[in-house]
Amino acid sequence: MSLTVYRKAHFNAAHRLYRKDWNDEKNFEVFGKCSNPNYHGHNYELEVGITGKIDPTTGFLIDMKLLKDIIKEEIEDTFDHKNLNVEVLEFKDLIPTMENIAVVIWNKLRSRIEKKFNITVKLYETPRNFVIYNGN
Ligand SMILES: Nc1nc2c(c(=O)[nH]1)N=C([C@H](O)[C@H](O)COP(=O)(O)OP(=O)(O)OP(=O)(O)O)CN2
Ligand SMILES: [Zn+2]
Repeated sequence: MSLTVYRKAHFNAAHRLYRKDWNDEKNFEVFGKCSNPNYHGHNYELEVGITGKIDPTTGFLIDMKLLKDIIKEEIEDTFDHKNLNVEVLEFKDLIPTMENIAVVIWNKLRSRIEKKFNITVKLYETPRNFVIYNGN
């Protein structure tokens, strides 16, 4: 019997969608207002799903306190109130779209969560724009 537990988190971050090898006009053409050279921010809402089996000894699939701590250490402490382009190493040469952010988040969580669990990352960049990534 397989189940999925979820933990919600959020972070505020600034970013700019642009390519360094394009000028401002070309970046505006492709990325629109999100290419603003002075950056802009979003209130990101994150949902992390962990899929696995219930441990009969504890009744836990995973200890939610452990999951909370991993999300705080790996995601919130790294992204919250940061400029993603400037302050987060992973986006030095990677455009911080919600798709790329979701993949970076998934990889960070994967490095901390036991391999017997599957991980799903659902990331809202705005109340109406979101992405789901499960490593496939
Ligand atoms: N495929 C992607 N497209 C876009 C991304 C992205 O990450 N992946 N990002 C952006 C912007 O950064 C932002 O998410 C969109 O901002 P905005 O247009 O303001 O979005 P809203 O949902 O608030 O727009 P409404 O007009 O209020 O619905 C753009 N594209
Ligand atoms: Zn944006």
